[in-house]
Amino acid sequence: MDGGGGGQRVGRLAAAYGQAVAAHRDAVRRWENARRSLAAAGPSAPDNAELVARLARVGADLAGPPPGTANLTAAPVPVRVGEATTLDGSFPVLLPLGGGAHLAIDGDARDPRVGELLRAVVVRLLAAAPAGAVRVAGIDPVAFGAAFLPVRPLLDAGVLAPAATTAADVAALLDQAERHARAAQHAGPAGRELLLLVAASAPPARELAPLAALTHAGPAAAVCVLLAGYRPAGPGDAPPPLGATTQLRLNERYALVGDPPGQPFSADGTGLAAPVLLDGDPPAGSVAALGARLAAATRRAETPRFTDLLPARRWAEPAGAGLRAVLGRAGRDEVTVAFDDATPHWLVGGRTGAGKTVFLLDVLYGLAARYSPADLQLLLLDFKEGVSFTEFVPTERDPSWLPHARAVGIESDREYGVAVLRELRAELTRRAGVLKRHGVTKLADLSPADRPPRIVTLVDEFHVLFAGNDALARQAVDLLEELARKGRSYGLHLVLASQSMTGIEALYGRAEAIFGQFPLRVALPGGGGVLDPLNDAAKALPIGSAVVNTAGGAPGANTMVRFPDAHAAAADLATLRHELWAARPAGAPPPAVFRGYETPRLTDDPAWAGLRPGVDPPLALLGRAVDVAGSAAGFTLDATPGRHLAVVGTAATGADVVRSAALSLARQHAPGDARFLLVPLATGTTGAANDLAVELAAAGHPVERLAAAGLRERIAGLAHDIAADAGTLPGPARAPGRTYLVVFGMDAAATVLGATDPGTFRSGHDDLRAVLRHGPGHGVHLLGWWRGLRRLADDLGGAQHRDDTACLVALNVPGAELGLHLGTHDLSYTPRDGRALLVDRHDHRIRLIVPFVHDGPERER
Ligand SMILES: Nc1ncnc2c1ncn2[C@@H]1O[C@H](COP(=O)(O)OP(=O)(O)OP(=O)(O)O)[C@@H](O)[C@H]1O
Repeated sequence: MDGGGGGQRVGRLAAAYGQAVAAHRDAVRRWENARRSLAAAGPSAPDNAELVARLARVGADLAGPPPGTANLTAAPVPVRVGEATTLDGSFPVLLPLGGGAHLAIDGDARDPRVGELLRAVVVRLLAAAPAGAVRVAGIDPVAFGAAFLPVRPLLDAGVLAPAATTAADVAALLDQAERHARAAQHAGPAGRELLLLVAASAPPARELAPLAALTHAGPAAAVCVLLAGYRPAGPGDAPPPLGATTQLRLNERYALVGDPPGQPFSADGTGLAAPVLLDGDPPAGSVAALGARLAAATRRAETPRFTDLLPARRWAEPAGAGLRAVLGRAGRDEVTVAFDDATPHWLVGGRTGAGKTVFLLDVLYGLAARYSPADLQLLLLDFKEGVSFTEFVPTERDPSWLPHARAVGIESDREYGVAVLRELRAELTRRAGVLKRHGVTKLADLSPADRPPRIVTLVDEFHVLFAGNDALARQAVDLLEELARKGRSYGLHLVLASQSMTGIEALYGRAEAIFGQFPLRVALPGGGGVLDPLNDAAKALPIGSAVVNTAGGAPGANTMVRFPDAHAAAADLATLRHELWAARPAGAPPPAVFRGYETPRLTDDPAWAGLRPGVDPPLALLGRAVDVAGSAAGFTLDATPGRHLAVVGTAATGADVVRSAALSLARQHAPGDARFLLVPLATGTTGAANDLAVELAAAGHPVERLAAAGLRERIAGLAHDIAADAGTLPGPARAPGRTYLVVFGMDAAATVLGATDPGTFRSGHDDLRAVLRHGPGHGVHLLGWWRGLRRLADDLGGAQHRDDTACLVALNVPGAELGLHLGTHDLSYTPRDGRALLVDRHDHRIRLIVPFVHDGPERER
């Protein structure tokens, strides 16, 4: 509504601000002129009183310059240090500081006047410059930093570093200052930040020389030194001389001010001929207000944005020696980490809600923007419930995907995790062959044309892999150890993230072997477990920050990083993803996706579409394998004795599995080539059998419905036909084509099958066993669902006949019971909804599958 009025107000404010700046400049000029006149006239000149009055007047104008305007690296600015007292009155004393000009005091901060003056000058310099243009570092070996306690708000604001108090601290700080000076000399004037080095007491003699050297470095070094405790003519060795420095000497009450560099008070080098009463501490309220203003600015300046992580050009960086990613900022500096020889694998810790997903998204998008899919591929594995990686895969709402993503597991099963690790190990073996052929030992040594992409495998909540403490967990540990050890040379990198490291440490005593290969540690809030127990740097971390450590978590190698909130930048992420997707290589497939919560349907599966009549032996499709490709899984029903399907377990999915088998087999026969005998015995399966009958008939196959008694008879008939077909019994040969006996609840026929025929003395079980053994050779297969393993074993006639139904689908059967039935001692199977174990007793393959579910009318209740 009042946008125009607001605009005018801003305009007026800007004009007033401009006037204030100009007035201040003018006041500085007038003060300078008056000071020069005073210097020229000498202390006893007759018009001193007038000059002093002028200085006082102009000095008063200078008391309140518009804050935040001074450029302290371009030229010195006048900074008030106290008041000169003359017989004719007093006037403020301003000394040039910044812009290559410095200050030294002979006393140190044990004299309260020195501490107060230093603090006053620090506050004035900070207030004069724009926020973020000055950084202060304190040195105080004598009083252990006590001189800086009254300006604590500046420390909290992040503009004042904790004081260096030991010789080592001081040496490190001066190293840092030298680097700062060198960098500033190379940087343009616009980008320079002033480093204000404040020594509240003189550093040890060895450290004094580099500090003194900084005073000779000129304005381009962007350093200003305030050095207390400096006695140019004291006893003992003369200290190193200072350059461009105003010197103050203290007596009982006053300070004597030497000539400022380039702007002397005196003609003879004796300095200001009037004693100066130094200024005291700035009011605590002003310090607090300044701290608050600077803190807000620091936060703004140090909060990285998502776009800061991205390179200027997409897919332009070479991946030969490794991959780099910008994580965020430490202070104002960008923090870059790598997947390379030094840090091949990363370990990331952070409690739930600590920003782990955000951090990982930052890293993944940063890498994907920097490297092309020819140089980088991603395997993303998430064990928790949630949507962490869903944005990388196509959905109905957004068909884009991240072209680097090869496989994405969402709410993954442990078996899927192990399948991914196995796939990686196969890749490792393949790459070993490639390197050998080229006569090199590292991926980095291959020429770009021969170099396969680096693969980053990210496992979120990886501790789930080891949760069972079972055979699967042991496989996971073995695979991880091998990949962690050898991956470095082959361009295979791991990022393991977890909310908790407790329980993982043991890892069958192999934790050291595995995690020793993870030099890069990232501790988010609550994730200190990834650091050394003696390293408590991650304590009390705020959200949005992390401790990054490249020395396996050892104390002293920490960098505190702030990273951007990828959730808050969802639009930027989506734009980038679409941009990368649009640039994907022609024909690049979307990632293979495993969604743990999904219930696949037979008729949606690509394998279903590929089924044609005439396939021999036909394949019974039952579900989707829990593997990286998500391929369809089932059994071929060939002529080998025992090629029958036994589905076991009380779960209602049993009916779906039998149905999938029947429908997929039917699709591989021309009409009239196969007949189906449907026997719904379990309660609630009549509807399923009816539906199936309708679908089979619609496909042109003869279908017959039977009850228990009919089943008994038909099994006897089939046994007889098979025998006749084989020539062991008289009678006509069996009709050509296949017969599928489809039984829903085979266990319900136990009583009928158990009865013996008074004429032939054969029981239904005898006939069943004959059919199981000889049926496949004569085109007869049983597709049966038993609700219990014991019933199946009884029907087969004991453990020695287990192979008579070679194709087993275990639903909710306890792992131990199943292990016994199969004679396998280390079977790791935990029955759960929507999963089944596929066991082929002929080729000894055991696979976890997600069974296809019925996509037809509602199941009968
Ligand atoms: N850099 C950041 N700056 C500001 N807020 C952040 C930052 N990183 C994360 N957050 C916020 O913290 C919250 C939790 O983040 P995130 O979903 O990444 O946590 P998580 O550790 O993955 O949690 P969980 O494991 O429970 O899924 C989010 O609301 C997110 O916006």
